[in-house]
Amino acid sequence: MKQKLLYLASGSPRRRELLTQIGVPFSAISADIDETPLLNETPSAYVERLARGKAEAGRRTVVSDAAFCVLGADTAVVLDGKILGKPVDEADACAMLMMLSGQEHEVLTAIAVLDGERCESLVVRSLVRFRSISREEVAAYWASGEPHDKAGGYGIQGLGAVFVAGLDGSYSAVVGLPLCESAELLGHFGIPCWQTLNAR
Ligand SMILES: Cc1cn([C@H]2C[C@H](O)[C@@H](COP(=O)(O)OP(=O)(O)OP(=O)(O)O)O2)c(=O)[nH]c1=O
Repeated sequence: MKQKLLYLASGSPRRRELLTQIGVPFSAISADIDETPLLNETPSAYVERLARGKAEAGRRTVVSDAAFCVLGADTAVVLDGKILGKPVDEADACAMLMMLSGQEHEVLTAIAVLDGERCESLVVRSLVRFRSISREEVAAYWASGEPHDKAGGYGIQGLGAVFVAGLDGSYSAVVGLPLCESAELLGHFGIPCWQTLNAR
């Protein structure tokens, strides 16, 4: 049987790398949506709505006669129930990182997979503990360019790792795509990662 095509609705280079890591063939498509939280929306409902919205936005751009699925994802850093998005400027990044300093925060990553008939989604919650960070370190970190496009203003997969004293949860989810859960959800849609591994 011919395998369904998979589209990753994401502009994130991290998500592309992570999906490549588990050997699933896919094409990346854009998924630009409005990321403004709704009034009284919980962080978990927010990331799940965005992941589904990205998958749906992606699907609208696909022109194909073959069967296909679309995968969308969204990651938010949450401290004391407050969503920290991507920093808009240096002051914003510094404020976020100083808030995270010496604290434990949540990283919520939602994934959504849809085909022509249904959409399935889930949220993965991880806890990340930061050591205390000085203002000088935050300034130097901003100057590295790494915080700019990342939720919470840091990347655990990059220089930001030096702030991470502990992680309880899914490393790949913090980077942007929970691989264990993504493989499972894709399997529900007839896209088995194991088949690719067996063929190696
Ligand atoms: C916390 C954390 C986030 N991030 C990144 C993952 C996401 O790319 C980004 C969160 O923003 P998102 O809005 O989830 O994703 P995005 O805008 O980068 O990509 P797209 O919507 O097109 O899929 O932060 C890291 O790379 N490392 C980390 O440690």
